[in-house]
Amino acid sequence: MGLSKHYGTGSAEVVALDDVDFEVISGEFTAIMGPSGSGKSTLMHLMAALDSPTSGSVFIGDTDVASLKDGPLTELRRDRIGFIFQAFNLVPTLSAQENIVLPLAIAGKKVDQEWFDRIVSVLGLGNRLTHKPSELSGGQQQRVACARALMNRPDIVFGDEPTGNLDSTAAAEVLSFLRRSVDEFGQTVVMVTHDALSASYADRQVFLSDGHIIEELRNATQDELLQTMARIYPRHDRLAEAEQSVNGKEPDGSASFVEWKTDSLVGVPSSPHSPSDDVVETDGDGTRGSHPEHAIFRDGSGAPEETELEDNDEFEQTTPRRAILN
Ligand SMILES: Nc1ncnc2c1ncn2[C@@H]1O[C@H](COP(=O)(O)OP(=O)(O)OP(=O)(O)O)[C@@H](O)[C@H]1O
Repeated sequence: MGLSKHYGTGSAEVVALDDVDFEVISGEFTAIMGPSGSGKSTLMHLMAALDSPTSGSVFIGDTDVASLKDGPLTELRRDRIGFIFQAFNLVPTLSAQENIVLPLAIAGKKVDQEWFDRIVSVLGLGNRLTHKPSELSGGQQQRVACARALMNRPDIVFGDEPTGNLDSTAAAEVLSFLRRSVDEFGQTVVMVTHDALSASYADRQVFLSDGHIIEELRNATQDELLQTMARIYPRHDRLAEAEQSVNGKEPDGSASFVEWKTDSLVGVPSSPHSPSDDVVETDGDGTRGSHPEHAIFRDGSGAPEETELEDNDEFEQTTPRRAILN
């Protein structure tokens, strides 16, 4: 049974998603791509149990989201799903540390100090913990949001354009962390993005158009993604070229489609070392998938370029795995 979402009725009806079957594979980093209005946010909101479908089912693990009443649904969102938003969404009056442990505090759960220390260390936040969000850079704020999303060890982390408000260096740090959380902690990440470079960090890239999944790639480089986008979204590509021409800019290879709007979310598995089975299914048939093996360089390439974050002796910032081969 496919997943559909309609907004409005009659002549005002909009079909945001049309009979989509989509399965997130546990322990993978999935990027959802598509032009503005293609249904990315709708799909993510349905998968994250933030909205309900017009038809079809959403399963998180074995749980049919539609079967849950308000209380258990709130618990599911709190305990099994992590979010990273484009606008960080930190509580301004709380310190970085208080923001990171907030989901646990709300749930009345004890902080796993070892896990907290590990995440903080990996994210290079050790000497920023007492700072309020206003005293942090955008990149640092988003790293706090990443730590907050991971503290609960949720089944899945959804990222809604998590790098949309960041410069390229801070964006690379966040994307490298998401990559590492998948490779090292076995976590599951789903990220909405319009940006080919960001999507090249993912294992799998899924393309939406007019409420349908129209293409899917695995381990695509930035160039492969840009070529695919130009092929499957020719109208948007022409618009991008026209805008570059008006602005007098040459394509620099880092471009996404310039007219695309950026928005998004992110998620993580229940155990950092033993990801659960496929965490989200939208076809409602209860099918569960495989656990792919993860290595940082499955293509056998050499080590990535690395830089260290400030105050961080552990975090590795990697370039996209395949992009560096080009
Ligand atoms: N609450 C709503 N009411 C009516 N129509 C909506 C609503 N939310 C989304 N839509 C419509 O559904 C379609 C898909 O929207 P959606 O936000 O999922 O696209 P998107 O790919 O995430 O776009 P963007 O990149 O601009 O955020 C669009 O045509 C949009 O106008």
